[in-house]
Amino acid sequence: MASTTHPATSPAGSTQLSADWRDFVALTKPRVMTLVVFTGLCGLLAARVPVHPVLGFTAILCIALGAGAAAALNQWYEADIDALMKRTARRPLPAGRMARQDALHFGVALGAFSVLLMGVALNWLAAAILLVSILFYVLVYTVWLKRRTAQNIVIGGAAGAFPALIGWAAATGQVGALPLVLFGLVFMWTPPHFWALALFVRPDYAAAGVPMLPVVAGELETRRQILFYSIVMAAVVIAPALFDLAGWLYAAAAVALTVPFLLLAWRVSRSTETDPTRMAPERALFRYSILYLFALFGAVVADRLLLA
Ligand code: HEM
Ligand SMILES: CC(C)=CCC/C(C)=C/CC/C(C)=C/COP(=O)(O)OP(=O)(O)O
Repeated sequence: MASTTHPATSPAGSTQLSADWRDFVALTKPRVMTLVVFTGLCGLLAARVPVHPVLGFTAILCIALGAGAAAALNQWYEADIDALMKRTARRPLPAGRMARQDALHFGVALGAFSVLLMGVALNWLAAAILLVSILFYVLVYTVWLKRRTAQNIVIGGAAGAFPALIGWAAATGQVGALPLVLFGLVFMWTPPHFWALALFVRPDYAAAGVPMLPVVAGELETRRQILFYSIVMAAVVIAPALFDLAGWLYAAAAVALTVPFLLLAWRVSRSTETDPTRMAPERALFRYSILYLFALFGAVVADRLLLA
């Protein structure tokens, strides 16, 4: 989150470019990226091949830097709409603490460094998937789809599904069936995760003119779609257990974690609340979606390592 300790405007009211290191950290969206990095780490560990700790650390560092670079380039491109939304207005660019060019240079340099380091230290397959995920988030999601279609996050969400695949590829030099299922899982998880939030921050997106589903298709349709994607996600989640890609530990955790997810999605789908300040089930589903993915990926690794 953007720091608030150094004001964006002078006492006279003129804008100052007073970015410090905290603003560059904020530009990488560190809180969101913790889960991105965790899924990457789980992909690496689930591969169950020996990786030297220094190389393993380097791979995860590259995923973190690549994701951070993508986040910086996302903010470079959309400083205009970030300025119009309460949730994002205090970020370094819309708050006027950083020049747009600095964010662009930072993002490009960090992205290039992460991809090259991944290629040199690990392998070029992992580096190529990292590059694709950065380009997907920046070009496909941010530049192309976000302002054009309510399906923006369904397609663009693929960017956030790549890290498990990158972690696996970094360890093995290949992709495999399990990481492909994990990709599908995060891909299907993204719409309920994001639309739950979009329901209660809808006024923000409406004010900025971003065609998110609740703004364009309405709340009822968004609630229906949340339930639909949650059910498809549940089918993908159970697949590793059905197709012998995971053992009983994963199966038990998947059921125990997914039932509450579906119940929350069901509650959201039944709600008729239109006041964003009173959307408790939507907030609960959003919060739970994050906990859910952490726990589920933890279960994948525990299952693979403990039952090996
Ligand atoms: C296109 C796909 C996605 C969209 C549009 C999206 C959008 C958002 C938004 C708007 C927030 C609010 C937090 C903020 O203002 O910083 C958020 C929070 C969060 N997202 Fe997502 N998200 C997506 C995919 C993902 C993925 C793939 C992950 C990780 C695997 C993820 C992890 C998180 C986490 C951990 C938070 C909570 C951050 C906090 O505590 O402040 N998101 N997401
Ligand atoms: C390795 C790699 C490149 C990973 C990328 C991970 C990725 C795509 C995460 C998506 C999560 C995210 C911050 C979406 C925000 O959407 P937004 O930008 O519309 O949110 P905002 O309104 O907060 O800016």
